[in-house]
Amino acid sequence: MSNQIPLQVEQLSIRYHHKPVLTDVSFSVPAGKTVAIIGPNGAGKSSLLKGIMGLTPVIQGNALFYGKPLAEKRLTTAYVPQREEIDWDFPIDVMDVVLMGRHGQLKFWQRPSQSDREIAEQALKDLQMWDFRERQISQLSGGQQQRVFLARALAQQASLYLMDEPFAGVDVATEKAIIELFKQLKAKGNTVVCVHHDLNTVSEYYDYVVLINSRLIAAGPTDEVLTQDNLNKTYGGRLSLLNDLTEQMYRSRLDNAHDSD
Ligand SMILES: Nc1ncnc2c1ncn2[C@@H]1O[C@H](COP(=O)(O)OP(=O)(O)OP(=O)(O)O)[C@@H](O)[C@H]1O
Repeated sequence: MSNQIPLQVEQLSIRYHHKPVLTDVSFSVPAGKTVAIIGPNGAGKSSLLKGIMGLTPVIQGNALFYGKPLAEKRLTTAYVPQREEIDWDFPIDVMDVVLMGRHGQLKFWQRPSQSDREIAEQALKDLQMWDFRERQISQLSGGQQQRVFLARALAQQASLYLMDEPFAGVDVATEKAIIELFKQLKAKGNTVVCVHHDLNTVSEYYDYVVLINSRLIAAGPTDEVLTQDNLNKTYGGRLSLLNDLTEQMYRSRLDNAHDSD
């Protein structure tokens, strides 16, 4: 029987120039869920995703994708980097960016087929970016750029999606589009793992959380793991801000509960 765990991280450690950034991090995430990786600035969240994707060297440990190394699961694993890491001046239009999501499925001599184009078209429509398909990516707003890269990941038709801060700096419409995308992916049994910054929205958007601060603090279902004690351990000295945030968070959770009564 094939392994049903989409992502299993085992004793992963990363160092930059001899400085430890992540030490001995192990956790696994369940299938068909949204998962937030949270922690303070510099905690190693982006490095964790990059280490998992083989984009930065790891000094120890590894990641398994449905029980297999990345090399065997690259086609079904989509990665959306932080927006700042992309060269937005690169001369390419929106449709061609999204078609890049299909390239993993093609042999090097093949051009995208009609079916690849239809998949890209649907991904652009799902993210309300179809009307922009001929626009150069340099001529898009930040939220539109984010949607294009999400459409590219969607066109890949992966089963595991790793996204580095997809909500960073986006407008309300894009935030809603991303939430819809999460629902759509989950409905198909796919798993979404995101670095996330806004503590206020964690419990609303994610089923599962991984708390990181150079080491793993906790991982598990949001209701069980997102406790004041774990947040204190994760964010250390930034408690006054944190208390405000957690208070807001619990208030919003209560409001949501009342709304659904
Ligand atoms: N390529 C690199 N070379 C050297 N140091 C790096 C590199 N990338 C990240 N770092 C350092 O590693 C640490 C962790 O960075 P990382 O970006 O993984 O943290 P993060 O939790 O994603 O932070 P943020 O919330 O600010 O995005 C930081 O101290 C950062 O300065």
